[in-house]
Amino acid sequence: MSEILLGVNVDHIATLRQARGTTYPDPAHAAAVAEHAGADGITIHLREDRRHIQDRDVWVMSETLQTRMNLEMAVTDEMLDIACEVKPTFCCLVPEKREELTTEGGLDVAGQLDKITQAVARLSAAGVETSLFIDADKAQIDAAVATKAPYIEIHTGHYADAETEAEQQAELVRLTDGIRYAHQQGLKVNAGHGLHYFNVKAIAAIPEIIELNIGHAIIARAAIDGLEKAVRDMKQLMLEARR
Ligand SMILES: CC(=O)[C@@H](O)[C@H](O)COP(=O)(O)O
Ligand SMILES: NCC(=O)COP(=O)(O)O
Repeated sequence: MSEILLGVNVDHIATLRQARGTTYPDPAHAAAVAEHAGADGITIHLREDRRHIQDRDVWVMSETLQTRMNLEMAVTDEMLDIACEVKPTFCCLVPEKREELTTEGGLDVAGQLDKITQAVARLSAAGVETSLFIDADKAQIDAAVATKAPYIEIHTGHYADAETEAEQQAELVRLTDGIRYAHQQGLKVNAGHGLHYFNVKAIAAIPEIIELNIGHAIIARAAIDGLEKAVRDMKQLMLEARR
């Protein structure tokens, strides 16, 4: 079975920094440690409200990353301008609401097809590969195909937030079916949101998934075990799931 890749999201290193307005901890430093520990890529979410990752972090990491940057952002002119200037390897278009604690669902591609298609074309012209952060929903997957985005990232938040074993199992079936369908349509499929050390293996075992983007759980574990071990342990679980 194919290898699965780990994208480490360092947003919440920046959350710790912003809590006191200090210059530390630096997400760029954390990214270097994560890469040294085996991360295949680094994900950062430049939110419109700059609650954690700052523009400076994006520019610094565009120079310092040894793997590759996956820049998450809302579909706005401001963010598209930044992405076309920074030219990350990947750009993942995500929904954003100012009042949300974290991303609450997938991007509604079907409901704004022209806008997303134009964004994908603009990013592609700048040499950036676009991923669309969507729910495992056939209509959204079909819409993603229509935009000509090469990648999607399937939102695993409902699976992660499931309150019962039965609900989580039903979500896993929905994700598995959606990911298989998307792969059959020619999309390259990543996944992420809310994954942690006790729920990741079932998702990592889905053979069509190329990469998992994981942040909060790794950074939380790093507070106890250190970032290098937190990254290594997560990668190990993912590789075990593929054996
Ligand atoms: C899109 C997604 O699921 C996350 O990568 C996103 O970064 C969550 O937002 P916060 O990092 O602000 O929690
Ligand atoms: N796109 C998902 C991501 O980058 C990390 O999400 P989380 O693990 O912080 O929930």
